[in-house]
Amino acid sequence: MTDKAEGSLLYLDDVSVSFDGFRAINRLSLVLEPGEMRAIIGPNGAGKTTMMDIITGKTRPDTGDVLFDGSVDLTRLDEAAIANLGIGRKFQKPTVFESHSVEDNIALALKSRRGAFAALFHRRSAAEQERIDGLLSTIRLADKRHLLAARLSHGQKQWLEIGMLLAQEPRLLLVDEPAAGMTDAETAETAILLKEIAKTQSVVVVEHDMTFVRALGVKVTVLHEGSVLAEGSLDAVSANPRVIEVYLGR
Ligand SMILES: Nc1ncnc2c1ncn2[C@@H]1O[C@H](COP(=O)(O)OP(=O)(O)OP(=O)(O)O)[C@@H](O)[C@H]1O
Repeated sequence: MTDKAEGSLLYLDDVSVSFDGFRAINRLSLVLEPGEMRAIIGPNGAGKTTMMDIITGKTRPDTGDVLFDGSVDLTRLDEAAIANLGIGRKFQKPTVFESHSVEDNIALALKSRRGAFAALFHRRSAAEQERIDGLLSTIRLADKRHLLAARLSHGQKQWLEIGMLLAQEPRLLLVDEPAAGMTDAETAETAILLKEIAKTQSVVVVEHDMTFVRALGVKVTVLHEGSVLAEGSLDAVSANPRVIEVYLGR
């Protein structure tokens, strides 16, 4: 372990993982500061998903350090323990409870020891209702609260799932291609939404949509063949000849 991780929220150093002899992640190092939002871009097969799998404990690295909060060794924890630490992950495909209302989806996701039945049928305290209302307004679905989740557009389902993750009060949110399949208007709104969220939570967003990444206006990490190819503002990495060659110029 290393002092360099001190003060960071997420610290990956010299991380490698191979599948059947193929190095999907190759000596990857990446540091996320508390309160930071970072965009991860890179060609297909660059290792973006595998990196998220390593952070969330789905995949164990062969070598390297993966530390949360400067000192918690994520390579020793299972997926449930990592989720409990406050690392939430949103996969590309929305997974909401389609046959429940928008509001009940949020209620189900709220931290509660009562279980699903109670979450839906017990009398909500004023504090719980206030929290639900706040989350619905954050995800732009306050006026859709009584609609069945099945009736939402694809983009709205993505927002609902983001709201369900926020209900669990994560410290770090990992978001995989949120803009995929969204309309232009939804994409623009999602960038604003994530920027709002990033005021209170750290966020890592994997995305291919450069208009969306530009709208986020955050530091960008370009992955290629399992390593960091470039890091900096979108303008800086876009002007990098290697990035143009392997990714943006194609
Ligand atoms: N469980 C696995 N077994 C074997 N190979 C794997 C496994 N997971 C990932 N890979 C390989 O590792 C490489 C990196 O894949 P990964 O899905 O992380 O890339 P990515 O950057 O997320 O790509 P995309 O943009 O297409 O989602 C790919 O060549 C992939 O085929």
